[in-house]
Amino acid sequence: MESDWIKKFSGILGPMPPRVLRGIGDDVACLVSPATDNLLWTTDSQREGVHFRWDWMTPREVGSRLLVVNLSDVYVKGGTPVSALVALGIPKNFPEERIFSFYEGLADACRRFDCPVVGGDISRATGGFDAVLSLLARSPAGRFPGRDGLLPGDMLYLLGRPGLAKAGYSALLSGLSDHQAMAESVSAFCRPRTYPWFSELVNAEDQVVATMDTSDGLGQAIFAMADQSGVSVRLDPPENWLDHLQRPSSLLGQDPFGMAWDGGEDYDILFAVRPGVGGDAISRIQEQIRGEPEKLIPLGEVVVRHAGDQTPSVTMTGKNRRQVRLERTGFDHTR
Ligand SMILES: Nc1ncnc2c1ncn2[C@@H]1O[C@H](COP(=O)(O)OP(=O)(O)O)[C@@H](O)[C@H]1O
Ligand SMILES: Cc1ncc(C[n+]2csc(CCOP(=O)(O)OP(=O)(O)O)c2C)c(N)n1
Ligand SMILES: [Mg+2]
Repeated sequence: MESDWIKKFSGILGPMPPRVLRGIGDDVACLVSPATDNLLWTTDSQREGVHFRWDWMTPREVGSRLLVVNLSDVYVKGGTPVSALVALGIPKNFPEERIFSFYEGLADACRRFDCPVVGGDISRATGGFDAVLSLLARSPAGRFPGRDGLLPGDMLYLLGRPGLAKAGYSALLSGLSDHQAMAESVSAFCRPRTYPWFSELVNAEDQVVATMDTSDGLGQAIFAMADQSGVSVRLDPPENWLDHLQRPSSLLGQDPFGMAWDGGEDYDILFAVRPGVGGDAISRIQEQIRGEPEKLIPLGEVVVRHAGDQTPSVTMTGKNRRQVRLERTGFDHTR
Protein backbone atom coordinates (compact mmCIF):
# COMPACT_ATOMS: atom_id res chain seq x y z
CA MET A 1 0.00 0.00 0.00
CA GLU A 2 1.14 3.54 -0.77
CA SER A 3 0.99 4.62 2.89
CA ASP A 4 3.15 1.62 3.89
CA TRP A 5 5.77 2.60 1.33
CA ILE A 6 5.79 6.16 2.62
CA LYS A 7 6.31 4.96 6.21
CA LYS A 8 9.09 2.70 4.98
CA PHE A 9 10.75 5.61 3.10
CA SER A 10 10.49 7.71 6.23
CA GLY A 11 12.21 5.00 8.28
CA ILE A 12 15.01 4.62 5.71
CA LEU A 13 15.62 8.39 5.71
CA GLY A 14 15.85 8.51 9.51
CA PRO A 15 15.64 11.53 11.81
CA MET A 16 15.37 15.02 10.35
CA PRO A 17 17.59 17.99 11.27
CA PRO A 18 16.07 20.75 13.46
CA ARG A 19 15.40 23.02 10.45
CA VAL A 20 12.67 20.56 9.38
CA LEU A 21 9.65 21.40 11.57
CA ARG A 22 7.42 18.91 9.70
CA GLY A 23 8.76 16.39 7.19
CA ILE A 24 7.22 13.36 5.52
CA GLY A 25 3.61 12.54 6.45
CA ASP A 26 1.61 15.77 6.31
CA ASP A 27 0.07 17.80 3.46
CA VAL A 28 3.23 19.86 3.12
CA ALA A 29 6.66 19.96 4.69
CA CYS A 30 7.30 22.89 7.03
CA LEU A 31 10.81 24.35 7.20
CA VAL A 32 12.47 27.03 9.29
CA SER A 33 13.05 29.91 6.89
CA PRO A 34 16.72 30.84 6.37
CA ALA A 35 16.63 34.38 7.73
CA THR A 36 18.45 36.65 5.30
CA ASP A 37 19.81 34.23 2.72
CA ASN A 38 18.70 33.84 -0.87
CA LEU A 39 16.93 30.62 -1.78
CA LEU A 40 18.17 28.48 -4.67
CA TRP A 41 15.75 25.97 -6.14
CA THR A 42 16.46 23.40 -8.82
CA THR A 43 15.17 20.11 -10.18
CA ASP A 44 16.65 17.20 -12.15
CA SER A 45 15.56 13.65 -12.82
CA GLN A 46 16.78 10.10 -13.28
CA ARG A 47 14.75 8.10 -15.79
CA GLU A 48 15.16 4.45 -16.70
CA GLY A 49 16.38 4.15 -20.30
CA VAL A 50 17.27 7.86 -20.46
CA HIS A 51 19.73 8.37 -17.58
CA PHE A 52 20.45 4.81 -16.50
CA ARG A 53 19.68 1.13 -17.03
CA TRP A 54 19.12 -1.33 -14.21
CA ASP A 55 21.75 -3.67 -15.67
CA TRP A 56 24.29 -0.81 -15.44
CA MET A 57 23.64 0.67 -12.02
CA THR A 58 22.50 -0.69 -8.70
CA PRO A 59 19.29 0.80 -7.28
CA ARG A 60 21.41 2.39 -4.53
CA GLU A 61 23.60 4.08 -7.14
CA VAL A 62 20.54 5.47 -8.93
CA GLY A 63 19.23 6.89 -5.65
CA SER A 64 22.52 8.53 -4.81
CA ARG A 65 22.97 9.80 -8.37
CA LEU A 66 19.56 11.49 -8.22
CA LEU A 67 20.69 13.64 -5.32
CA VAL A 68 24.22 14.26 -6.62
CA VAL A 69 23.11 15.58 -10.05
CA ASN A 70 20.94 18.12 -8.22
CA LEU A 71 23.61 19.02 -5.65
CA SER A 72 26.03 19.66 -8.48
CA ASP A 73 23.94 22.63 -9.66
CA VAL A 74 23.63 23.97 -6.11
CA TYR A 75 27.31 23.75 -5.14
CA VAL A 76 28.51 25.52 -8.30
CA LYS A 77 26.27 28.46 -7.41
CA GLY A 78 27.52 28.77 -3.84
CA GLY A 79 24.51 27.04 -2.31
CA THR A 80 24.06 24.97 0.86
CA PRO A 81 21.30 22.35 0.66
CA VAL A 82 18.19 22.91 2.78
CA SER A 83 15.96 19.98 1.77
CA ALA A 84 14.56 17.98 -1.13
CA LEU A 85 11.27 16.63 -2.50
CA VAL A 86 11.22 13.40 -4.53
CA ALA A 87 8.49 12.40 -7.00
CA LEU A 88 8.57 8.76 -8.09
CA GLY A 89 6.94 7.15 -11.12
CA ILE A 90 6.70 3.40 -10.56
CA PRO A 91 5.76 0.90 -13.29
CA LYS A 92 3.15 -1.78 -12.51
CA ASN A 93 4.56 -4.95 -10.88
CA PHE A 94 7.87 -3.21 -10.13
CA PRO A 95 9.97 -5.14 -7.54
CA GLU A 96 9.44 -3.46 -4.15
CA GLU A 97 12.91 -4.25 -2.83
CA ARG A 98 14.40 -2.28 -5.70
CA ILE A 99 12.49 0.82 -4.66
CA PHE A 100 13.64 0.48 -1.07
CA SER A 101 17.27 -0.05 -2.18
CA PHE A 102 16.95 3.05 -4.36
CA TYR A 103 15.74 4.89 -1.26
CA GLU A 104 18.63 3.56 0.83
CA GLY A 105 21.12 4.95 -1.71
CA LEU A 106 19.26 8.24 -1.70
CA ALA A 107 19.14 8.32 2.11
CA ASP A 108 22.88 7.64 2.39
CA ALA A 109 23.61 10.53 0.07
CA CYS A 110 21.15 12.73 1.99
CA ARG A 111 23.05 12.07 5.23
CA ARG A 112 26.44 12.56 3.58
CA PHE A 113 25.45 15.95 2.16
CA ASP A 114 23.10 17.02 4.96
CA CYS A 115 20.11 17.31 2.67
CA PRO A 116 16.94 15.73 4.11
CA VAL A 117 14.12 14.52 1.86
CA VAL A 118 11.08 16.13 3.47
CA GLY A 119 8.37 14.88 1.14
CA GLY A 120 7.46 13.77 -2.34
CA ASP A 121 4.94 11.90 -4.42
CA ILE A 122 4.30 8.42 -5.75
CA SER A 123 2.43 7.75 -8.94
CA ARG A 124 2.10 4.88 -11.39
CA ALA A 125 4.45 5.21 -14.40
CA THR A 126 3.25 3.87 -17.75
CA GLY A 127 6.82 3.60 -19.05
CA GLY A 128 9.96 2.87 -17.02
CA PHE A 129 10.84 3.93 -13.48
CA ASP A 130 11.47 7.62 -13.04
CA ALA A 131 12.43 9.83 -10.14
CA VAL A 132 12.40 13.61 -10.06
CA LEU A 133 14.09 15.48 -7.23
CA SER A 134 13.55 19.12 -6.42
CA LEU A 135 16.27 20.63 -4.28
CA LEU A 136 15.97 23.74 -2.13
CA ALA A 137 19.18 25.44 -1.01
CA ARG A 138 20.32 28.72 0.47
CA SER A 139 23.14 31.06 -0.45
CA PRO A 140 24.40 34.42 0.85
CA ALA A 141 22.32 37.37 -0.33
CA GLY A 142 24.11 39.49 -2.90
CA ARG A 143 26.19 36.70 -4.38
CA PHE A 144 25.20 34.76 -7.52
CA PRO A 145 27.82 33.63 -10.06
CA GLY A 146 25.49 33.43 -13.09
CA ARG A 147 26.08 31.83 -16.46
CA ASP A 148 25.87 35.37 -17.86
CA GLY A 149 28.78 36.68 -15.79
CA LEU A 150 31.63 36.48 -18.32
CA LEU A 151 33.56 39.51 -19.55
CA PRO A 152 36.38 39.64 -22.12
CA GLY A 153 39.68 38.99 -20.33
CA ASP A 154 38.25 36.47 -17.85
CA MET A 155 40.15 33.18 -17.60
CA LEU A 156 38.13 29.97 -17.99
CA TYR A 157 38.93 26.88 -15.93
CA LEU A 158 37.52 23.40 -15.57
CA LEU A 159 37.59 21.37 -12.38
CA GLY A 160 37.23 17.66 -13.04
CA ARG A 161 37.90 14.95 -15.59
CA PRO A 162 36.04 15.76 -18.80
CA GLY A 163 34.88 12.79 -20.89
CA LEU A 164 35.34 10.15 -18.22
CA ALA A 165 31.60 9.60 -17.73
CA LYS A 166 31.16 9.21 -21.50
CA ALA A 167 33.93 6.61 -21.45
CA GLY A 168 32.08 4.73 -18.69
CA TYR A 169 28.78 4.96 -20.55
CA SER A 170 30.40 3.69 -23.77
CA ALA A 171 32.10 0.86 -21.89
CA LEU A 172 28.74 -0.23 -20.44
CA LEU A 173 27.09 -0.03 -23.87
CA SER A 174 29.82 -2.05 -25.57
CA GLY A 175 30.37 -4.70 -22.88
CA LEU A 176 33.82 -3.39 -21.90
CA SER A 177 32.82 -2.25 -18.44
CA ASP A 178 34.60 -5.09 -16.62
CA HIS A 179 37.92 -4.17 -18.21
CA GLN A 180 40.38 -3.01 -15.54
CA ALA A 181 41.25 0.12 -17.55
CA MET A 182 37.59 1.17 -17.52
CA ALA A 183 37.03 1.04 -13.76
CA GLU A 184 37.56 4.76 -13.18
CA SER A 185 35.33 5.67 -16.14
CA VAL A 186 32.48 3.39 -15.10
CA SER A 187 32.70 4.82 -11.61
CA ALA A 188 32.57 8.39 -12.99
CA PHE A 189 29.39 7.49 -14.88
CA CYS A 190 27.60 5.45 -12.19
CA ARG A 191 28.82 7.33 -9.12
CA PRO A 192 29.45 10.96 -10.10
CA ARG A 193 31.18 13.00 -7.38
CA THR A 194 30.37 16.54 -6.45
CA TYR A 195 32.28 19.32 -4.69
CA PRO A 196 30.64 20.81 -1.57
CA TRP A 197 33.79 22.83 -0.82
CA PHE A 198 33.42 24.65 -4.14
CA SER A 199 30.32 26.33 -2.75
CA GLU A 200 32.26 27.91 0.13
CA LEU A 201 35.02 28.93 -2.22
CA VAL A 202 32.63 30.69 -4.61
CA ASN A 203 31.17 32.67 -1.73
CA ALA A 204 34.58 33.63 -0.36
CA GLU A 205 36.17 34.58 -3.69
CA ASP A 206 34.70 37.44 -5.75
CA GLN A 207 37.26 36.55 -8.41
CA VAL A 208 35.05 33.62 -9.43
CA VAL A 209 32.59 35.50 -11.61
CA ALA A 210 30.67 32.81 -13.51
CA THR A 211 30.11 29.11 -12.87
CA MET A 212 28.25 26.18 -14.39
CA ASP A 213 28.31 22.40 -14.09
CA THR A 214 28.90 20.30 -17.20
CA SER A 215 25.95 17.91 -17.15
CA ASP A 216 25.35 18.16 -20.91
CA GLY A 217 29.02 18.22 -21.93
CA LEU A 218 31.86 20.71 -21.75
CA GLY A 219 31.00 22.14 -25.17
CA GLN A 220 27.37 22.84 -24.24
CA ALA A 221 28.51 24.51 -21.03
CA ILE A 222 31.05 26.78 -22.72
CA PHE A 223 28.56 27.77 -25.42
CA ALA A 224 25.77 28.35 -22.87
CA MET A 225 27.95 30.67 -20.78
CA ALA A 226 29.36 32.53 -23.80
CA ASP A 227 25.89 32.83 -25.32
CA GLN A 228 24.30 34.22 -22.16
CA SER A 229 27.25 36.55 -21.52
CA GLY A 230 27.40 37.96 -25.07
CA VAL A 231 31.07 37.03 -25.51
CA SER A 232 33.25 34.61 -27.46
CA VAL A 233 35.85 32.16 -26.18
CA ARG A 234 39.37 31.20 -27.20
CA LEU A 235 40.51 27.88 -25.75
CA ASP A 236 44.15 26.95 -25.32
CA PRO A 237 44.28 24.05 -22.84
CA PRO A 238 47.56 22.36 -21.86
CA GLU A 239 48.64 19.58 -24.22
CA ASN A 240 48.07 16.88 -21.60
CA TRP A 241 44.58 17.98 -20.55
CA LEU A 242 42.92 14.76 -21.80
CA ASP A 243 45.59 12.31 -20.69
CA HIS A 244 43.07 10.59 -18.40
CA LEU A 245 41.19 9.54 -21.58
CA GLN A 246 44.17 7.96 -23.35
CA ARG A 247 43.56 4.35 -22.29
CA PRO A 248 39.74 4.44 -22.30
CA SER A 249 39.55 6.17 -25.69
CA SER A 250 41.95 3.78 -27.38
CA LEU A 251 40.12 0.73 -25.97
CA LEU A 252 36.79 2.17 -27.11
CA GLY A 253 38.12 3.46 -30.43
CA GLN A 254 36.74 6.93 -29.75
CA ASP A 255 38.20 10.38 -30.16
CA PRO A 256 39.15 11.75 -26.69
CA PHE A 257 38.26 15.32 -27.59
CA GLY A 258 34.74 14.31 -28.70
CA MET A 259 34.24 12.37 -25.48
CA ALA A 260 35.17 15.41 -23.41
CA TRP A 261 33.39 17.99 -25.57
CA ASP A 262 29.97 16.41 -25.95
CA GLY A 263 29.85 13.37 -23.69
CA GLY A 264 28.00 14.90 -20.75
CA GLU A 265 27.29 13.66 -17.22
CA ASP A 266 30.77 14.52 -15.93
CA TYR A 267 29.33 17.04 -13.45
CA ASP A 268 32.65 18.88 -13.64
CA ILE A 269 32.74 22.59 -12.83
CA LEU A 270 33.31 25.23 -15.50
CA PHE A 271 34.18 28.58 -13.96
CA ALA A 272 35.74 31.93 -14.79
CA VAL A 273 38.27 33.94 -12.79
CA ARG A 274 38.59 37.68 -13.35
CA PRO A 275 42.17 38.97 -13.36
CA GLY A 276 42.50 42.19 -11.42
CA VAL A 277 39.96 41.19 -8.76
CA GLY A 278 41.90 40.34 -5.62
CA GLY A 279 41.72 36.86 -4.15
CA ASP A 280 43.14 33.45 -3.86
CA ALA A 281 40.72 31.21 -5.73
CA ILE A 282 43.18 29.18 -7.78
CA SER A 283 45.61 28.38 -4.97
CA ARG A 284 42.70 27.44 -2.69
CA ILE A 285 41.41 25.03 -5.32
CA GLN A 286 44.90 23.60 -5.78
CA GLU A 287 45.03 23.05 -2.05
CA GLN A 288 41.69 21.20 -2.13
CA ILE A 289 42.79 18.88 -4.94
CA ARG A 290 46.38 18.30 -3.87
CA GLY A 291 47.35 14.82 -4.98
CA GLU A 292 45.45 15.23 -8.24
CA PRO A 293 46.57 18.66 -9.52
CA GLU A 294 45.66 17.72 -13.11
CA LYS A 295 41.99 18.07 -12.14
CA LEU A 296 42.29 21.84 -12.46
CA ILE A 297 42.50 22.64 -16.17
CA PRO A 298 43.16 26.19 -17.42
CA LEU A 299 40.97 26.17 -20.54
CA GLY A 300 41.53 29.57 -22.10
CA GLU A 301 40.24 33.09 -22.29
CA VAL A 302 37.02 34.99 -22.80
CA VAL A 303 37.23 37.39 -25.76
CA VAL A 304 35.08 40.12 -27.31
CA ARG A 305 32.36 38.86 -29.62
CA HIS A 306 32.64 40.29 -33.13
CA ALA A 307 30.03 42.95 -33.83
CA GLY A 308 27.16 41.39 -35.76
CA ASP A 309 27.77 37.83 -34.48
CA GLN A 310 24.47 36.52 -33.04
CA THR A 311 26.12 33.47 -31.48
CA PRO A 312 29.47 32.98 -29.74
CA SER A 313 32.53 31.91 -31.61
CA VAL A 314 34.41 29.22 -29.67
CA THR A 315 37.84 28.38 -31.01
CA MET A 316 40.68 26.19 -29.79
CA THR A 317 44.38 26.21 -30.56
CA GLY A 318 45.07 23.37 -32.96
CA LYS A 319 48.04 22.15 -34.97
CA ASN A 320 50.63 24.84 -35.78
CA ARG A 321 48.92 27.07 -33.16
CA ARG A 322 46.07 27.77 -35.62
CA GLN A 323 42.63 28.55 -34.12
CA VAL A 324 40.03 25.87 -34.98
CA ARG A 325 36.32 26.74 -34.68
CA LEU A 326 34.29 24.39 -32.47
CA GLU A 327 30.63 23.44 -32.81
CA ARG A 328 27.89 23.50 -30.17
CA THR A 329 27.40 19.76 -29.87
CA GLY A 330 26.47 17.87 -26.71
CA PHE A 331 23.57 16.05 -25.10
CA ASP A 332 20.12 17.39 -25.95
CA HIS A 333 16.86 15.74 -24.78
CA THR A 334 14.89 17.37 -27.59
CA ARG A 335 16.84 15.79 -30.42
N1 LIG B 1 10.31 22.27 -18.31
C1 LIG B 1 10.91 23.39 -17.91
N2 LIG B 1 10.17 24.46 -17.53
C2 LIG B 1 10.77 25.56 -17.09
N3 LIG B 1 12.09 25.74 -17.01
C3 LIG B 1 12.87 24.73 -17.39
C4 LIG B 1 12.34 23.50 -17.85
N4 LIG B 1 13.37 22.68 -18.15
C5 LIG B 1 14.50 23.36 -17.86
N5 LIG B 1 14.22 24.60 -17.40
C6 LIG B 1 15.15 25.63 -16.96
O1 LIG B 1 16.14 25.84 -17.96
C7 LIG B 1 17.43 26.09 -17.39
C8 LIG B 1 18.44 25.09 -17.92
O2 LIG B 1 17.99 23.77 -17.62
P1 LIG B 1 18.96 22.52 -17.69
O3 LIG B 1 19.67 22.55 -19.00
O4 LIG B 1 18.18 21.30 -17.33
O5 LIG B 1 19.96 22.95 -16.54
P2 LIG B 1 20.88 22.04 -15.64
O6 LIG B 1 21.86 21.40 -16.59
O7 LIG B 1 21.51 23.00 -14.72
O8 LIG B 1 19.97 21.05 -14.98
C9 LIG B 1 17.21 26.03 -15.88
O9 LIG B 1 16.94 27.34 -15.42
C10 LIG B 1 15.94 25.21 -15.75
O10 LIG B 1 15.24 25.49 -14.55
C1 LIG C 1 20.51 4.77 -20.78
C2 LIG C 1 21.28 6.05 -21.00
N1 LIG C 1 21.34 6.56 -22.24
C3 LIG C 1 22.01 7.73 -22.44
C4 LIG C 1 22.65 8.38 -21.42
C5 LIG C 1 23.41 9.66 -21.67
N2 LIG C 1 22.74 10.84 -21.10
C6 LIG C 1 21.50 10.81 -20.60
S1 LIG C 1 21.03 12.29 -19.93
C7 LIG C 1 22.51 13.02 -20.34
C8 LIG C 1 22.79 14.48 -20.04
C9 LIG C 1 22.60 14.90 -18.62
O1 LIG C 1 21.29 14.71 -18.11
P1 LIG C 1 20.22 15.88 -18.01
O2 LIG C 1 18.93 15.31 -17.60
O3 LIG C 1 20.21 16.69 -19.30
O4 LIG C 1 20.85 16.73 -16.85
P2 LIG C 1 20.81 18.32 -16.68
O5 LIG C 1 21.62 18.91 -17.80
O6 LIG C 1 19.36 18.73 -16.77
O7 LIG C 1 21.42 18.55 -15.34
C10 LIG C 1 23.34 12.09 -20.99
C11 LIG C 1 24.69 12.37 -21.50
C12 LIG C 1 22.54 7.78 -20.15
N3 LIG C 1 23.08 8.34 -19.05
N4 LIG C 1 21.87 6.62 -19.97
MG1 LIG D 1 18.28 20.07 -15.68
